Amino acid sequence: MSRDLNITVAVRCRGRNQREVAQKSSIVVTVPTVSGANEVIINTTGDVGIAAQLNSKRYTVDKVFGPSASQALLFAEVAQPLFHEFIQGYNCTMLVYGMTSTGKTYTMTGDEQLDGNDSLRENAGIIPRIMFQLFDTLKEQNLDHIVKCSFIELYNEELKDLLDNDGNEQYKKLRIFDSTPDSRNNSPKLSQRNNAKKYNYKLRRTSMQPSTSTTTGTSNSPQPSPGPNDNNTIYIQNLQEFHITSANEGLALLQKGLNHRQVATTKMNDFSSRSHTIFTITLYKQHQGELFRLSKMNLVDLAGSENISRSGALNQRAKEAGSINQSLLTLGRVINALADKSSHVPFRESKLTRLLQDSLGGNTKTALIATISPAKVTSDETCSTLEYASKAKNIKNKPQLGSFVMKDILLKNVTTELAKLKNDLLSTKAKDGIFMSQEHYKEMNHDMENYKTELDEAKRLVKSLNEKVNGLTEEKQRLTKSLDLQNIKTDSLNNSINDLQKKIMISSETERQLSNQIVQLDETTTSLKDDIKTFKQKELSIDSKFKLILNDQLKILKEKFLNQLHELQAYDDESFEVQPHIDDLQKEISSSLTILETNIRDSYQSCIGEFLKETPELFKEIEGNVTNINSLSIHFYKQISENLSDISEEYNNLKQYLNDRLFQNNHEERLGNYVNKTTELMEQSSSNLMENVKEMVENYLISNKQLLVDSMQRSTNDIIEQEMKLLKPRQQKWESSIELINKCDSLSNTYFNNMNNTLHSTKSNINVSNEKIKESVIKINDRFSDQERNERRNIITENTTINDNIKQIVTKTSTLKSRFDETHILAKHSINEINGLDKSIRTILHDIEPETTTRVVEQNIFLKDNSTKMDSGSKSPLKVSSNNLDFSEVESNNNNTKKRRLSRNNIDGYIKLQK
Ligand SMILES: Nc1ncnc2c1ncn2[C@@H]1O[C@H](COP(=O)(O)OP(=O)(O)OP(=O)(O)O)[C@@H](O)[C@H]1O
Repeated sequence: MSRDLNITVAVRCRGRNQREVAQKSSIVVTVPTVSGANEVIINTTGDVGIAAQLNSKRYTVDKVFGPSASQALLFAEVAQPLFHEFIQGYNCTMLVYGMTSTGKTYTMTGDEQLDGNDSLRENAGIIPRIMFQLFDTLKEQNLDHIVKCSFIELYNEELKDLLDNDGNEQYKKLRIFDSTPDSRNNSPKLSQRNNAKKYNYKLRRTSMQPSTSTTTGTSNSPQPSPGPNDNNTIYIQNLQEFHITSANEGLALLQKGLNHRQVATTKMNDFSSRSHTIFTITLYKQHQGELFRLSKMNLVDLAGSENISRSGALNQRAKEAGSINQSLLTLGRVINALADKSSHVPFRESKLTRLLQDSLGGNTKTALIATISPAKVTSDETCSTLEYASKAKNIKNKPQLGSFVMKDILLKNVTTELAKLKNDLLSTKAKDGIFMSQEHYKEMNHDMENYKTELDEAKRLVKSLNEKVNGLTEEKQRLTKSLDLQNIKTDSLNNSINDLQKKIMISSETERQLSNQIVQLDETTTSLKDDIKTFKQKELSIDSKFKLILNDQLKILKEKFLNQLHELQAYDDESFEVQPHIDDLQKEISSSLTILETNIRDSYQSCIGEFLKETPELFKEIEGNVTNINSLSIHFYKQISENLSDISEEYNNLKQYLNDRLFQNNHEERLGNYVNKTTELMEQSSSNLMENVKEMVENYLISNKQLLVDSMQRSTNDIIEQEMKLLKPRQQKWESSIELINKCDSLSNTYFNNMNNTLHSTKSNINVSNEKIKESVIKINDRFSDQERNERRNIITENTTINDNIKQIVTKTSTLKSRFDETHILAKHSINEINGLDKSIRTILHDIEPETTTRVVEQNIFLKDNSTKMDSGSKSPLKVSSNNLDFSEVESNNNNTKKRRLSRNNIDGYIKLQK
C-alpha cells in the first residue's frame, strides 16, 4: 500500500562569486551554519537590527546548506537517502532548480573527472557519486543486475539524445508519446506484458519509458506491464539506452553527453547551461530468483531561471531564455497546481512538465534542491526560487516500488535485439541499400501500422490543436491590439512621467533659487535694519536741526512780528501824540486869533466869529478819526495776537505730530517696499535662470506677483486709510488755522485800508482846513488895507509858532508816509523771512525724504502692475512733501501790500494725492 510522501526540498546557498564581490553586492541571505537547519532568511528591505528581523522574509524547507557545505555533505544528506530508495526498487527523481550561476550543474554534476587513482574528486557532484555508489552497492549485494543510462536534453522545446551519434551532427529527433493502453495493445511490447502476466507478476511501467531503438547497437528495454497510473505515462521514441557495467562507463557517458550540451557564456556565468538535462539510470536488479525489479533514477539539471536582462542574454540567448522561462513557468504552475491540489494540473503545456509528470505528484520519490546566491543583486530571483521551493514542499507523491521483469524476458529481449542486429548487419553486408530479415521486416511493418494509427491520432490532435491555435491566434490578436493600446498609454504615461520629472527638477531648482533668495532677503533685512538705524540717527539729527531752525527762525519771525506790531502800536501811540501838537497848534492858532481878535476884534468880528464857528467842528472830526484809528489798531493787535497764539499752538501740534508719527509709521511701508524690491530681484533672477521654462515660471510669478501686489495694495490701502483717519483732524485744524491766517490777512488789509482812508481823510481835512484858512486869510486880507495887510502879513509871517506847527504837520505827514513805506519794507522783509523759513523746511523735508533707492523700488513696484499704477508722488501716504505745504504769493489789492497765503488748494491737492 503506497502512502503519500512530500517532495523533499533542500536549499543550497553558495558563497558570493567574484562578480558579486566586484559589484560590492552585500549578503542578504542568512543560512544557519548548523546542520539540520531548515529556515532561510532573506532581508530584501535593507533594514538593520530588529527591523531587519521583523521585515525579513523567511522560508522553511527540509534542509538548508550554506556555502561551507561540501559536495560530499550534500550527497550524504539529500542524494543518499534517495539512492537507497532507488536501490530498493523505487523510481526516484532528483531536480536542481535555481537562478543561473547559483550552482545547479555544480551540484548535479560537479567535477566529473576522476583523479589519478580512478577515484572521485572532492568537487564531484551527485551523478558521479551515485554512479560510484551504485556499482559499489551492487557489488556488495552481489545480485544479478543490468544498468542502463540515457541522457536527454530539452533545448528550445526540442528534445535531443545527448548520447546519440558519436560526433555526428545528425541527431535523431526524439518524440514524447503518451502511453495509452490502446496504443500499447497493438504494440509489440504487449506480448512482453502478456508474458509478464503469464508469470503472474504485477508489472508496472514508469515514466520516461524509453522506446527500443531499432537502428543502433543499444540495448533494448523490456516493457513491463502498466501500473495504476499508466493512463498518463509517456515514453520517448528513439531514445537510446546504453548498457553500462561500471561507474567509469557511466561517467564516460555522462562526459560524452555533457560535451553535447548547450553551453554558452552569459554575463552571469561563463559556462551557463542553456538547457534542461535529464540523466537517467535504469536498474534491473535481481529481486528473487528469476525476477528482476526495475527502478529508475532521474537526475534533472534545469536551466537557470534567470532574468533575461540581467543575465545579458541577447538574440539566441534571449530566445533560449524565453523558452527556458516558458518551461519553468509551466513547471511553476504545475508545482502551484499540485501544491494547491487543483483539479487540473497543466503537465501537457510544456515538454519539461510532460517529462517530469510522474516525478511531480506521481509514483516516484522526488527531491528538489534549490540553489541560491546570497548576494543582494539577485535577491528578487532568490525570493522567487525560494517561493518555488517552499511551494514544492507541499507536493505529495505516492511512491511505488518499480515493476518486475522476468530474467528470461530480459534475456530474450537482449537476445532478440542481438539477433535483429546481426540479421541487419548480415543483410547490409550482403547488398547495398536497406535490407533486413523477414522477421525484422514484418516487425517493422507492424510498427509502421502502429505508427500510422498514432499518426492519425496525432493528426486529429493536430487538428484540434490547430483549432485551439486559431482561437488562441484570435485571442492573441485581440491581446496584441489591447497591448498596443496599453503601449500607447504606457508611452503617454512615460512622457507624462518624464514631463513630471522635468517639472520636479525645475521645481526643485526653483525651490533652490527661492531658498537662495530667502537668504538674500535675510541679508536685505539685515541691511534694512542697518538702514533703519541710520534713519533713526538721521531722524534725531534732523529733529534737532528742525527744532533749532524752527525755534530760532520762528522766534526771530515772531519777534519781528511783535516789533512790527509794537511799531504799529507805537505809530498809533504817536498818532495820539499828534493831539498835543494839534492842541498846541490850536492853542497857537487860538492865541494868534486872540491876538488878532484883540487887534481887529471890532473890524473882523464877523470873520473871526465865522472862523471860530467852523474850527471846532473840523478838529472834532479829526479827533473822531484818530479815535477810530486807535480802536481799529487795538482790535487788530488783539486779533493778530490771538491768531499768532493759534498759529503757535498749531505749530506745536504739528511738530509733535511730526515727531510722534512721521517716522514711526513709515517702517511697514518701507518693509513692504523691500519685499517688493525682493520680488523684483526674484523676477529678474528667475527670468535669467529659467529661460527654458519661461512660460511656467512666468505663470508662477504672475500668480505670485498678483498675490503680492494684491496684498501690498490691501496693506497700502489700509495704511492710507489709517493715516487719513489720523490726518483728518489735523487737516481740519490746518484748515481752521489757514482760515485764521487768511482772516488775519484780511483784517490786516482792512486795517491798512482803514488807516489809509483815515489818513487820506485826515490829510484831505487838513487840506480843506488849510484851504479854508487860506480863504479866510484871503478874505481878511481883502478886508484889510494894504497897511493893515502888511501889518497882518508881518504878524503871520513873523508868527514862527504857526510856521513851525505847519512845518511839523508837514514833517509828520512825511514821517507817516515814510513809516508806511518802512512798514511795507518790513512786511516785505517778513515775507522774505517766511520764504527763508519755508525753504529751510523744504530742505529739511527733502533731507528726510526716503532714499532714492526706496523711491525707485516704490516706482518699480507700482509700475509692475498696470492696475495699480499710481503717480510716484502718491506712493508714500505718510510722506509730507514740501510742495504740499507751499505758500503762494498772492498780490493784494493794495499795491503796497503783499501777503502770503497758505493755499487751501495746495492742501486739498495734497489730500487728494494721498487718497
Ligand atoms: N557551492 C559552491 N561551491 C563552490 N563553487 C560553486 C558552488 N556553486 C557554484 N559554484 C561555482 O559557480 C559557478 C557557476 O556554477 P554552475 O555553472 O553550476 O551554475 P548553474 O546554476 O548551473 O548556472 P547555469 O544555469 O547558467 O548553468 C561554477 O564555476 C561553480 O564551480
